[in-house]
Amino acid sequence: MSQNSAVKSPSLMGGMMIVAGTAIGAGMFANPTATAGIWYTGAMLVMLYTWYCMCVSGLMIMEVNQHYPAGASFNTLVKDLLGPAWNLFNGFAFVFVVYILLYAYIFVGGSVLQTWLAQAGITDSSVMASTLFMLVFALCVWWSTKAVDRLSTVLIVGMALTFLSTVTGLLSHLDIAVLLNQLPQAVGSEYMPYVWVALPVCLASFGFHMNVPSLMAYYQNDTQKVRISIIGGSLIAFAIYALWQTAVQGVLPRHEFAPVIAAGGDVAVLLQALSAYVSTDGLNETLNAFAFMAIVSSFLGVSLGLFDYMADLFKFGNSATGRLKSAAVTFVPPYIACILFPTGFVTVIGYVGLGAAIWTAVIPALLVFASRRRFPKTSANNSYLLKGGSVLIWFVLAFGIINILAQIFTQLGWLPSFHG
Ligand SMILES: N[C@@H](Cc1ccccc1)C(=O)O
Repeated sequence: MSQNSAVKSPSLMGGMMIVAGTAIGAGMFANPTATAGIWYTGAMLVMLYTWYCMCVSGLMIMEVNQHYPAGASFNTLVKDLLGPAWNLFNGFAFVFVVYILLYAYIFVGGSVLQTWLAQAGITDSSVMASTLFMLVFALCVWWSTKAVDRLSTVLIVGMALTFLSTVTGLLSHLDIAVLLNQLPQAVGSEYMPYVWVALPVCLASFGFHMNVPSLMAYYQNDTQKVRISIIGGSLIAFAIYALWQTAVQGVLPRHEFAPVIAAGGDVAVLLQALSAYVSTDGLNETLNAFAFMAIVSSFLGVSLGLFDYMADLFKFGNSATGRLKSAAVTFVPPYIACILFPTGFVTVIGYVGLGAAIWTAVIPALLVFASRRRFPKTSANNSYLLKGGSVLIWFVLAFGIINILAQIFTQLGWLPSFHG
């Protein structure tokens, strides 16, 4: 048995790709706009802080997970260690985040698709484009996990190619004065007050935590492999965001973000603003293609998670009709919300940050407190112990609470927001 699983043990690359693939998505397109206020240096510091806390909280979930049989879900851990009330709260926060993400993906995917459909002279309707986007990719999820798997592989290859060509293209237009905000318009700029708006959006972009229990199942509770997947995968995301941030904020001056912010951070508007600064048409096309593939790959990954969650919650079964019911509860609510309330993208990602802060930071910290009490150091299956003691746990807990408050206070209008 052990020999068999050793032979079949999935590669480390696979685990890192799962983490990076989930993390890299809509959040990435919201980051440059959400960090326009603090601008480049501030953005890099916020990203570093967020990456660190999110990576550590992923490791916390893993530390807790090792005390349970491989395959134990997030639900199992929360219910067993924190009780049914926390479990309900956690489930609610999870569904909330995934619904809002799907809403954002349909919104952004639809708007990129709309550009193409309009160019092809087919239609200019945003409702048609969003509907088409939702139907095609929801069909893949309904069809089978295998279909999603195949399509995801194609998308990752496509994303790598288009990302490299776009970023190198954009970086060739890089202007250090723009990057450091030293243009004449920037005189007297303030940065610090805008840090709060940036935090939850950045948190959302580093979310991957529903993957940790799946990775523990995948690697049969091998904490060393899961640890490398979490650290490596989140570092890949960090590297890609840093490049993207440099490419966007090094080309599009800070004051030029005004129309993008006014449009709620709409990705199509951001791409349009960028295209005014880069002369080649081809670049604009590859950028659109990259954005589209990144959105589709996250749409597939995230909706598969919710699809399985709903199937399990409502006991829908795996027949074609059972899957149709699961698909309906997964896709119809965010789709309808998207058609009825097509609002600001960055605000929506801020709400993802708010909900995700609960189960990617606060709950992992509480779980690890509880699990260290329940499973003392001497127990046999305690192979992994995150260093840093309670100080680190409090640090991550504070990170989660700061993010939650930042989003609530921003929405209440108590914190300054940058308008360009
Ligand atoms: N990081 C994902 C969103 C996400 C948030 C929270 C958990 C999982 C995924 C994105 O940017 O699209």
